[in-house]
Amino acid sequence: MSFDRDLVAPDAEGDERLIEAALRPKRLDEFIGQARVREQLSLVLQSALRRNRPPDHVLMSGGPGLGKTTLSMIIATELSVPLRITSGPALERAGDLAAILSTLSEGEVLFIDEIHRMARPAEEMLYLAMEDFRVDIVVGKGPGATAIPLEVAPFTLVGATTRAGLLPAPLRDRFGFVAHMEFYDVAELEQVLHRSSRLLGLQLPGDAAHEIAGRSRGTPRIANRLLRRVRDFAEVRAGGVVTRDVASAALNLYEVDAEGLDRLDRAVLGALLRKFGGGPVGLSTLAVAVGEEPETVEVVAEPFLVRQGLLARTPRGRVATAAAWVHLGLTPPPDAFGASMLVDLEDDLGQV
Ligand SMILES: Nc1ncnc2c1ncn2[C@@H]1O[C@H](COP(=O)(O)OP(=O)(O)OP(=O)(O)O)[C@@H](O)[C@H]1O
Ligand SMILES: [Mg+2]
Repeated sequence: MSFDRDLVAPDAEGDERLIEAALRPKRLDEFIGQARVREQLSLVLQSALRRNRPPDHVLMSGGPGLGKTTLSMIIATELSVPLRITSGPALERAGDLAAILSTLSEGEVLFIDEIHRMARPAEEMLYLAMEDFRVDIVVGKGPGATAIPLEVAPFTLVGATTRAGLLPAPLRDRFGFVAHMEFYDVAELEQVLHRSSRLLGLQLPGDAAHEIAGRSRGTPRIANRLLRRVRDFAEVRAGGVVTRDVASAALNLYEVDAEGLDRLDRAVLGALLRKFGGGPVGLSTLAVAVGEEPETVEVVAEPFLVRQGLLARTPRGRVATAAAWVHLGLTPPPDAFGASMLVDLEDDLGQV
């Protein structure tokens, strides 16, 4: 048994990247939600514009599909400067980075996606460039090697990472502003959906937007993806008209439930409740029960279930919460894992 995760996976692949580019807000005032980050960033940008200097380096931190790349591109647009795009995995050797840095124009924004995946030598070169706008190019090997200093035009580094914890402290400390991207609430996702529908030339009634937003896992990328599946369904089966019922029927067909859980998520919860009485049960046993690799269960299904308060990872194994029983329409046993216990557990987990 294996599950198709494409619909609610937070990452984008292949053609989706192209579609995303078309749906990306271009200006800060088009960017929906993230009110705090938007205000903070807007101050950083406005003051830089007033001083006529490149702003401090910016780090975007947050889960996949929350708008890090989008916001990074907006920074360059708002500053009316060119944007250079690269990514951590592409910067394997220091020379890869030196080649980019040495050709930056003054004020340019350098965007490094997945910056936590940069190789060590490039990282060290970046420290110096960020701080002193200079790099040392090492020529030759062994005792005869010399470092030739090279000036770099003042630029703004914008880094994006889903794993800020993996960044070495010296790199993290050199960013003047860290934007922490949060999950979006349903009302914000409704706005994202209305905006995307306009761009796709689709009529989306408010209650249909609400229906889709509630199943989107707090993530604009997933909202946009579900919207496209609803559009397909409406075109083929409902004369192109999207209503709340059409949206709901479409998403039921794709097995995305009212809280955004998909088949694997429900299989994991179902096994935990029906086969193991709600746990605790070990990860590998749980994985065997749903016919998946432990890693798939742990990395793909569990984070969202934990976030929704449906499952807890405890030192003794996985445990379903009272909410999980309710979600699957079952009656929780009197001693089901309740919300008050969860708080204690999170403390415990810190020490495991
Ligand atoms: N605040 C927003 N308003 C409107 N649309 C948004 C917003 N944030 C993200 N989106 C849409 O969601 C999609 C994914 O956003 P983006 O590519 O910026 O995410 P990301 O954080 O860079 O993800 P990853 O970590 O996978 O690189 C884009 O198509 C974008 O249009
Ligand atoms: Mg991105």
